[in-house]
Amino acid sequence: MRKGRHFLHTITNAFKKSKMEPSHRYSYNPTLKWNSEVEEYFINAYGAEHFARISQALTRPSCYTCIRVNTQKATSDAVIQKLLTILHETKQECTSVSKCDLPGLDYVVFVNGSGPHSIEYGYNEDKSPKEILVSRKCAEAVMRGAQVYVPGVLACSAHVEEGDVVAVSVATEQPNADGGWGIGITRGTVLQGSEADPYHTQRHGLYIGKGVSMLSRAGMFRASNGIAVDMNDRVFKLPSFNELLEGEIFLQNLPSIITAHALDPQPGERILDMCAAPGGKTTAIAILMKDEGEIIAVDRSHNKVLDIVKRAAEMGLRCITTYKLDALKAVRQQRDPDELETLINTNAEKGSPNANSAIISGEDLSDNGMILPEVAACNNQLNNGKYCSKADIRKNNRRMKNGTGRNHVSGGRVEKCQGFFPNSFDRVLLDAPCSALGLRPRLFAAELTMESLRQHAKYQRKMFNQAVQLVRPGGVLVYSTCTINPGENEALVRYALDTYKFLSLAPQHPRVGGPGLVGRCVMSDGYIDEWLRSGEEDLVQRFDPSSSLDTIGFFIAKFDVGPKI
Ligand SMILES: C[S@@+](CC[C@H](N)C(=O)[O-])C[C@H]1O[C@@H](n2cnc3c(N)ncnc32)[C@H](O)[C@@H]1O
Repeated sequence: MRKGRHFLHTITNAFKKSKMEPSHRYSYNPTLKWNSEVEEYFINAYGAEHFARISQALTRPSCYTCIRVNTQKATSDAVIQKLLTILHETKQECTSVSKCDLPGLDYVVFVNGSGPHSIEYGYNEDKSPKEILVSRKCAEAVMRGAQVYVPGVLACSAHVEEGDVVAVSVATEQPNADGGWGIGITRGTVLQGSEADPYHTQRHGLYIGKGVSMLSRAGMFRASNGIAVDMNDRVFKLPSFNELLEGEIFLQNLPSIITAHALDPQPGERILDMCAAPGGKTTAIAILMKDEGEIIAVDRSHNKVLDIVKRAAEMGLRCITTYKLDALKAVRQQRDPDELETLINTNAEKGSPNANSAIISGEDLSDNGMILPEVAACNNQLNNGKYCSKADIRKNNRRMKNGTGRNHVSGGRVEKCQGFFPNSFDRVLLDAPCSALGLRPRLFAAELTMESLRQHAKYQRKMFNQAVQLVRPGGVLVYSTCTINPGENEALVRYALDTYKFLSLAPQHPRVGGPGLVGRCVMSDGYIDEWLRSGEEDLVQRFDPSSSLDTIGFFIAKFDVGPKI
């Protein structure tokens, strides 16, 4: 059983014991299934033993809850007191609550849980307990502390009544007859008990706890929402604080918090968060900037942009401006100076000179071609005084200091923006969409093929090509992913350094993750993945889910941007 964050040795022992034990306690011991080519690639990258450890770690949640305190609204000490009260009142087990002891990170609080616990489900030679089978997504949420909700229930024993104690297990994909994968169970299937149930043996190692059924079997398949099972004995006991202390705390993985520090944002700067939703890193950056300056947070998904707006409002952060934008089209072409002058003169004649700085920075025009009335933040062109009055500059400086923030949302509608001119930002964060092969827990990975991993890498390079243009010379670009795939991590860094000679890897503070992978990989189809060169490995941070830090798998690279010649 694991407790806290420093228990690698204990985990290894628990793995050895995990089988159906003679006492009929079922231990949690799933095997993560991989596509064979992907598995071969990862074994090549990590070595077989290390990859096996990573693979096992991915099937488990981190054994602690990581909480970022919104220092604009609360202190860590006050939050710790409130958390202890909540834990006491809600009778949640936890082993300790403590502040992170890394320099500058004492606003991060860890609440330690424990697991995996082996549980007595009541199976014996002639008796099976009542059982509920849930979907993989549902089980992954339950392991992070959620209840079992009705839509997640796939199958159930006959005669389950409200109030019955039920064992909860998860259906994972198995090989099917046509060479693909399927769970082989249709919603509403009656589970037959250990002897008669053809799927029973597949569920060894896949029990995630037990609880009290809140509905009868019929009710469970009739209802469309609500709690199906109130979990009271879990394989992983992780404290849950969902929707508590709203605005004061934010549940966030440690590597994500470290990413905001690696960017090293300074009050008063102009920052672009290119793939920002739901706004975890955006709000972390805003707090590091003491809410002074401007963060432009964009995402291509309309609803997700609304999530950023909601989160920023909850946290009382005013320096965040949101837009819906496809990061692949984030760079706007420079305007012809004559065209620009004409536009500026037209605005002055129309009595809307404020629109000028927005025109200049490139974030002015919504889809209907209207010029937004507010002043946009400054960029190089604005600062060089060529196109704007001193009044504009003074006004802009005031705005940068006060961080008025604008969220282009009215009546649930999110404003689009047409991108930004090159060199518009002091710092850019590209927290790229990725294969997410670092997220935990994960119970199935075989849907990811080498082809799909390569598609992710291609997409990320295209985004990087945009990001690199938007940072001003002398600025900083941070690239991060939540995947263990070197093709999306070290190979991206290699591409970046080889393509843009004005980029160099920069040291990161704090340094918590391990080194990156050095070398290359030649695949059997001739595909070559080039990773880091010797000397570069300690300039990136790679978070290994099987390490004693017990984080998600994550990768951070920080680039200094030199003169672009
Ligand atoms: C890894 S998540 C970002 C998480 C976020 N940075 C945080 O810390 O909360 C990747 C995000 O990229 C967005 N995304 C994917 N493709 C995009 C594109 N072409 N342009 C902008 N955003 C995109 C997705 O909608 C998703 O919200």
